[in-house]
Amino acid sequence: MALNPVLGKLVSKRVVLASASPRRQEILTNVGLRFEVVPSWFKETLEKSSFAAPYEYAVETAKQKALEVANRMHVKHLRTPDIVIGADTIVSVDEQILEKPVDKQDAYRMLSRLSGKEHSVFTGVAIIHCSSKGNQLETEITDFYEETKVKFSDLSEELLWEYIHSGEPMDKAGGYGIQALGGMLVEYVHGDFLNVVGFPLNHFCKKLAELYYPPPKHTVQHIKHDSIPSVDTFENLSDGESESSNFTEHKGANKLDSSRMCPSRPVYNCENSSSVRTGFTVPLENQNGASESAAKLPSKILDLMDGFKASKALFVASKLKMFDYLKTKGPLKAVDVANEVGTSVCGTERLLDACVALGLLEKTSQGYSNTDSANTYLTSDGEYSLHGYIIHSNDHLWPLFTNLESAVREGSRQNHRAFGRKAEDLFKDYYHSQEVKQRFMAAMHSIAHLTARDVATAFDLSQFKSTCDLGGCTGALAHELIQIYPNMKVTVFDLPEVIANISYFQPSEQCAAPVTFVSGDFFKDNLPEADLYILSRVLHDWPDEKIHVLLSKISAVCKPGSALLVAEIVLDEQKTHPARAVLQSLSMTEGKQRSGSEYKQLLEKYGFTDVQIKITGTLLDAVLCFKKNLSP
Ligand SMILES: Cc1cn([C@@H]2O[C@H](COP(=O)(O)OP(=O)(O)OP(=O)(O)O)[C@@H](O)[C@H]2O)c(=O)[nH]c1=O
Repeated sequence: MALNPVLGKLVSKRVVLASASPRRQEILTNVGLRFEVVPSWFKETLEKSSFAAPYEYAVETAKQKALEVANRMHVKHLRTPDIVIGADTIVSVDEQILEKPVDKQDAYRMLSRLSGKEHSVFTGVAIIHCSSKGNQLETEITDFYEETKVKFSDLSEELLWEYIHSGEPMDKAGGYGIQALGGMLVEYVHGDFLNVVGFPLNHFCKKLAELYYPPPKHTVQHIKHDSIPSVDTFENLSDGESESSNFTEHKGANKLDSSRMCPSRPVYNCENSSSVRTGFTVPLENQNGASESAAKLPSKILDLMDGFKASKALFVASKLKMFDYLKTKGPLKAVDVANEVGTSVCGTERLLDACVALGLLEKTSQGYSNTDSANTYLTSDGEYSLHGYIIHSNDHLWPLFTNLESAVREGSRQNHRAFGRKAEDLFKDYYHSQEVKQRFMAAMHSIAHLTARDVATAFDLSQFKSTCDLGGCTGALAHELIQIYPNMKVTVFDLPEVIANISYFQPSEQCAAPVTFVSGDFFKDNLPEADLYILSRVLHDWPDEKIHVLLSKISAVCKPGSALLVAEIVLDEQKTHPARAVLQSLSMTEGKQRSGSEYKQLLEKYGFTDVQIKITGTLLDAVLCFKKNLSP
């Protein structure tokens, strides 16, 4: 992809988006950026009158949001991110700053102000590079803002109230969402549309380009328009960690962006990159030798056609523990890997090359070695090892999905075809076979460990003194909760067969307080007492009758004011996104994935109120709700 060399600079870095805005998460996810979401707890209460211009307020708020997260992660989570991104969007009209409306009347006040007029939308962005020196957090801050002008039509009272009652205005600056119903109110937009939606992607990419590829003097050209370097420019940028591309060498950080005052600022461009493409070009060879026939190939479809080959290559390399060997002994030649693993040399070489093509391995004259991601995620002892889940995908999900056609025709699970046994009997295997049990637990542990931080920080849970993670398996989430909330008492409640096998998965380093493991069946047995119950990746697996039993029990044991945290992938209201949830449904378990409003409805049915939903933008979203106070 054209922008890869810029965003690619962030691939090996721990990037954190300090924002709860689902729009920001979507904009950045859509361009392939991998990041964690840690919403900021900074209260947007800076004194507006102390800023000379509205954009200064947005920039400062963005900076404070990002700094709060950087500090919290450094101190509380003992984990310093490499980069934290914060943003703040405001609407400015008649010298006034409008943020998110506090209620419908406030939304009415805002929207009637905007009616028939032009206003400005400013998004301030802060990019904070963090490092840890001794125990101190060091930061380098780059900030900028983008302005877009938007004009509204005259809005009738009726239209205004209809729009307000849709609920859309409430979590949006100025009380409207240009990307949805609010788009109907807009006569024109001058500037970056995504800036209005919440994140000025174009300016962000330019900033990254400036930070990571500062212009070598001899290639600086003055060009008329302030633009992102063309596709070819990016392709030609060296991706090596040259001195000049090292962020800390760049001295432009920490100042308000002066380029805002200078629309024709110099943009560096490589001399050979000014080719203009027309619609019907002969395929061009890019630097990697890949054929680029200018958007004419249905690349998404071609990728999907090949997707199964890529998955299987990853599964087999994982199953053969190639990433483990390469971590301890790499770089290795194909013949050495084949000897270690006991496979054919020609087959091994092809598989290793495929892994290089997929970006999982690197190949040099010394042989093959792991990428940083492979070390972290693919080795069986990696910090966030997904090895267990990959093996589960290969051994369990793959055979089920090869029978997808029958599943769709018959509308049922395909365990009998895939494994020659019915689902219920397979569940018995789970009880009897130590190997199957360990494999399943390793798979659950992989995902729970990887998602634990997102689930634990989706909401501020510091008010809860005791928490019970129902079906918490190996305690991955429980340990994370204790790291983040050291005063919390955390219990994991799971089946006796599970609890009997947890020792292998316990962290080696000592936690602030130990996790308590309690055996039991959450459908039948009494639940431990707690202020907060957690159901992480549980509800989507069970049919309605079972969910009824479980939620009734939790509701009965919850005291007023206690809470329930559900961690699941929350579908959009059309129930077609995110794709990974919709694809997971194809395995035809008796459970189902739900949208935000479905979770709200379900939880309210069992006496929970104040249902809050956090779309984290990562693997799991979170829903927090409280047991109703008894009426006086
Ligand atoms: C004008 C406009 C705004 N927004 C949203 O308004 C929120 C602004 O609030 P914020 O304080 O900048 O962000 P937040 O949502 O509170 O998240 P956080 O970064 O955690 O403070 C962001 O969501 C934006 O997308 C839209 O979705 N569409 C629009 O047309």
